[in-house]
Amino acid sequence: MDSEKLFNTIEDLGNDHIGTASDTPLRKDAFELSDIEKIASIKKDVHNILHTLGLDLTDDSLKGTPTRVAKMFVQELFGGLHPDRKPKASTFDNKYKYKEMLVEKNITLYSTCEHHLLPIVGKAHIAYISNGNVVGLSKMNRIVDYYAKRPQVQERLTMQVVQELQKVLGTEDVACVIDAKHLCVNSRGIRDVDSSTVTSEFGGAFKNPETRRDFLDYINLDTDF
Ligand SMILES: Nc1nc2c(ncn2[C@@H]2O[C@H](COP(=O)(O)OP(=O)(O)OP(=O)(O)O)[C@@H](O)[C@H]2O)c(=O)[nH]1
Ligand SMILES: [Zn+2]
Repeated sequence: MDSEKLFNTIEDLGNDHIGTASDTPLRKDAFELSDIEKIASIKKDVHNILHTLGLDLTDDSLKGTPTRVAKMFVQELFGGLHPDRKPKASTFDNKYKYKEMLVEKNITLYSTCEHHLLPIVGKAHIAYISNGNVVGLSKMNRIVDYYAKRPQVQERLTMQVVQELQKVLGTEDVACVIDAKHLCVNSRGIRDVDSSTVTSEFGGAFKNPETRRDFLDYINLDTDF
């Protein structure tokens, strides 16, 4: 790793927890190229990989692949590296005076393992207890999706989701559990098709065993994907 070139996330990209293990490691010049410039550059790289593997890039089926992959990386799979794509999670008053935990479960998750660039597929489950602010339900799904669209390790993704919601909601009382399959484990290497990885982050009130138990009971974790 070229450590001189690596810096922690700029503030707007991730959250306010600069310099913690939950930051996506980015170079300081990460945003100097436009998306169009990134696509043009990655297109050449993908072309080179396929060419090196011996493929004929003039073949009808392959000729569009470098552009297709480059666009997919910049705009889709790794779109969450760009702070402009961070969802606007506006809050509103908890006028219902609902005081119990709210659980958004079975949030579909597609991410990419940063060690092998292979898919991570799973479910995220989020809970929070309002201290006066409420966030629209779909914003939780969108926050998961935003951080998932980066090269990731599951531990970091779990922490980033919790930290972002803590910031948006103005409370520590947020928890997230992620249960996901890593294709780098399932389809290559050890090739264990059945295993999945569970990670959790319990903030504030969720450090209390009873509150945590309630959350886990609600989501009734059962890997069936
Ligand atoms: N902690 C953590 N590890 C991960 C995650 N995704 C993949 N890994 C692991 O990262 C490791 C990568 O390290 P290496 O041992 O260098 O990779 P490898 O030689 O391809 O290892 P094998 O997968 O065992 O063949 C592997 O063991 C992966 O299973 C993740 O989200 N979190
Ligand atoms: Zn991997």
